[in-house]
Amino acid sequence: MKRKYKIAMVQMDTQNNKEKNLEDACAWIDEAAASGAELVCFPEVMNLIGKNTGPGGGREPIPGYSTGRLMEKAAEHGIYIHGGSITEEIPGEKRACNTSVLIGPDGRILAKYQKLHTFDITLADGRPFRESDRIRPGDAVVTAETELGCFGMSICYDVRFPELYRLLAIKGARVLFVPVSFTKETGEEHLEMLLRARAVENGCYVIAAAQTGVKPAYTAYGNSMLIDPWGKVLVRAGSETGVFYGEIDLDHADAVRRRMPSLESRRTDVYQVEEKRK
Ligand SMILES: O=C(O)CCC(=O)C(=O)O
Repeated sequence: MKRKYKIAMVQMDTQNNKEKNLEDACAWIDEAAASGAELVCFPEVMNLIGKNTGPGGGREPIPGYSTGRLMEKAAEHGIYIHGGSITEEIPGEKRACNTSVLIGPDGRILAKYQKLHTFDITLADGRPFRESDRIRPGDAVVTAETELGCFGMSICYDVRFPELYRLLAIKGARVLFVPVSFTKETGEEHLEMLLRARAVENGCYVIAAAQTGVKPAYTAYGNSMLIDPWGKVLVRAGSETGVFYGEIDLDHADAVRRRMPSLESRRTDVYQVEEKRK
C-alpha cells in the first residue's frame, strides 16, 4: 500500500452544459495526472447543474455516460478518480439518487455511494430548498479499501451528521471524501468548522472538492479544502475554478491517532454508533 501520495481537488463551476462540464473535467484530470497526482477528486453534481434540467433532470445510470468519461480517464492515466457526485437514474423509480463513485487506476468502479441525508431546508431569504423532492436518499454506509488506503464516502449535507463519519472511521476509513456544493451563506458560517471537526474527531484526512459560482437556485461557496487528521487546513481554494494539490501521508495519520487516541477511548459499554443495514 502507498503511504504518501499527491492528490488533486478540482473546484468546478458546473453549469447547464454537460458536454462542456465533462470536457473541462477531463482537461483538469489530464493536468492533475501530468503533475503527478494519484487521486483526483471532484465536487458534488460535477456533470450538470441547471434550471432547465428539471427535477432529477440530467440523470444517468451508473455506469453511464459521465462516469464512463471518468473511467476512461482513470484508465488512461492509471490514477484513482473520485467522481464527486452525479444524479443517478434508478430504474423504475421516480426520484434519482445523488451518487458518488470511486474509480480505480484500471478504470473500474471500486465503490458507489448514494447520499444519505437530503438537503431540505428553508434558505435565509425564505426560499425552500428540498432536495428530497427529486433525490431518494441512499441506505448504505460505504468504505473502499484501496492501494491508497481505506476511503470513506459521503456527500455535502452528510457532513452535518457526525455518526456517519464515526461509522466510516470504525469501518477503517483513513481518508474521508466530502464533495460539496455548499450554499455561500451556510458555507461561510459552517463549512470549515464541520470539515475540521470530522477530521479531528475521527483522526482522518478530509477531502472536500467544491462547487463555486452562481447556480440557478443558489450561489456556491467554493473553498475546496484538504484537512489533515489534526484538523489543520492544508489546502484551501477561494472562489476560482481549477485544480488544487495536496498530500496525504498515512504515517502522519497514524501518528495523530497515537497522539490523540479518541477512537480507542470510546465508551462502547455506555453508548454505541451502529450500522443498521449492511
Ligand atoms: O449543509 C449545508 O449547509 C449545505 C448542504 C448542501 O448544499 C447540499 O447538501 O447540497
